[in-house]
Amino acid sequence: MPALLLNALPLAQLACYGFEPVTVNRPAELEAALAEGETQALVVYSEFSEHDSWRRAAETWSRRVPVYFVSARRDFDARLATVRAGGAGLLSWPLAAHELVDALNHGDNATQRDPLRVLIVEDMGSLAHLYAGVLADFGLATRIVTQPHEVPDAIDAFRPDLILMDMYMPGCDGLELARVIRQQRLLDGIPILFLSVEKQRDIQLDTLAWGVEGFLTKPVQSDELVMNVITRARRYRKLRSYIATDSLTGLLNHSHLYGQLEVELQRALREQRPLAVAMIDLDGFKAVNDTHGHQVGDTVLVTLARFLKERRRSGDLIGRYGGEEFALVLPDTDEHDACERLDALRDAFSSLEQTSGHGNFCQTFSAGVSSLASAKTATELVRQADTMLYRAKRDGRNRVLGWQGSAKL
Ligand SMILES: Nc1nc2c(ncn2[C@@H]2O[C@H](COP(=O)(O)OP(=O)(O)OP(=O)(O)O)[C@@H](O)[C@H]2O)c(=O)[nH]1
Repeated sequence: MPALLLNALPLAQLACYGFEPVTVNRPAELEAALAEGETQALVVYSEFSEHDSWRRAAETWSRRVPVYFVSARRDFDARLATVRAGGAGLLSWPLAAHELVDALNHGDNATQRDPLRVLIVEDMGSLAHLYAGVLADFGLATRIVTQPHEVPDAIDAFRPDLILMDMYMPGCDGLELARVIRQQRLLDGIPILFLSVEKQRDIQLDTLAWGVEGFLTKPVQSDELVMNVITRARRYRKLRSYIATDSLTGLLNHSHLYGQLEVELQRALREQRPLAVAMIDLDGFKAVNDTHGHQVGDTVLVTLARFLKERRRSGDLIGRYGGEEFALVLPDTDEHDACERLDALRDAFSSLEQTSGHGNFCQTFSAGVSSLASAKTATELVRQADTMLYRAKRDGRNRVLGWQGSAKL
């Protein structure tokens, strides 16, 4: 993970979130430090005084790298100074590491690692490819759909940040299709931009009233297309991540994990592929909080989240299901393989040393696993995995039990 450059902030905890913090003590050292490698962000403590050399240095560097200011000041002038210096954000002092991690995970850095995705719905293939080419030049990922009825599956598979849609298509017009998309609760907020030759004001207003984000009148200029798409897609991704993820761990929160499980389940049933669900719960976690303090407890939660993320296979979903309970959705995996994977994770995690001022310690977890072989609904999958988790706890903790084949492990 690329480095963060900090001016003497006590941020050793950042390392456990997967960042490589580098401390720079004087603005004059910045140039050399930035030249050393790919820097993800600059984190600068400032009081925003006239003579603050860090503030002036940040103004220079904000064109090259996102700059996050940290300050005890929260007044309007400090916020304005942040904007004028080109800052990506203003964080409060004392700085909580997870707040910074949140900002970094939701900021423009995130879109560099994971390009914005645009679903193009246009019955004229040549036009669709033209739009896709323009957007690809600006680093966006696109998928083209020419038939309206293919849109729901394409959304499930591609998870777009914006839908660019022709207003008039044979068989189903854009407004009808937009309303079909909006029927799904999780897609209620996705920006839909219409492409149309329609110039009639009353038709455009009617369309906007149905929650369509906006209109681009054909023929669309490239810069107009790119600007409209990028700003909206970026904003939606940011808002969605605030809503869909848990702020401490950055994992999917309960309701979004459950929503995604429903999507994966339907896909697995349709394609007759296996799917497994695992529920994980830290063992004796109350004692960790009681002995080492809540902050160490939080760090253990973040460490487990990071540990799971690092070992995630493509398509896996990871969520924080409750306080110290996590859930994994493993597509294309049957119960036996899921148990083996979970057991390997359990074993590796249990040997990690957790640091604490009251003496380092090792932390274990227990897990329960279920699969489509024994359950056909999301509720049933979760219930069976939870039952096995409960049994794993009862049998002594630090173990993985599957609904069908727990005896094998
Ligand atoms: N630090 C921290 N603790 C949390 C958080 N959410 C829940 N907890 C704690 O997790 C602990 C869970 O305790 P219990 O349900 O008794 O379970 P346990 O001690 O892990 O015991 P077993 O699950 O039976 O192994 C409680 O003390 C909660 O306060 C959190 O976000 N941070």
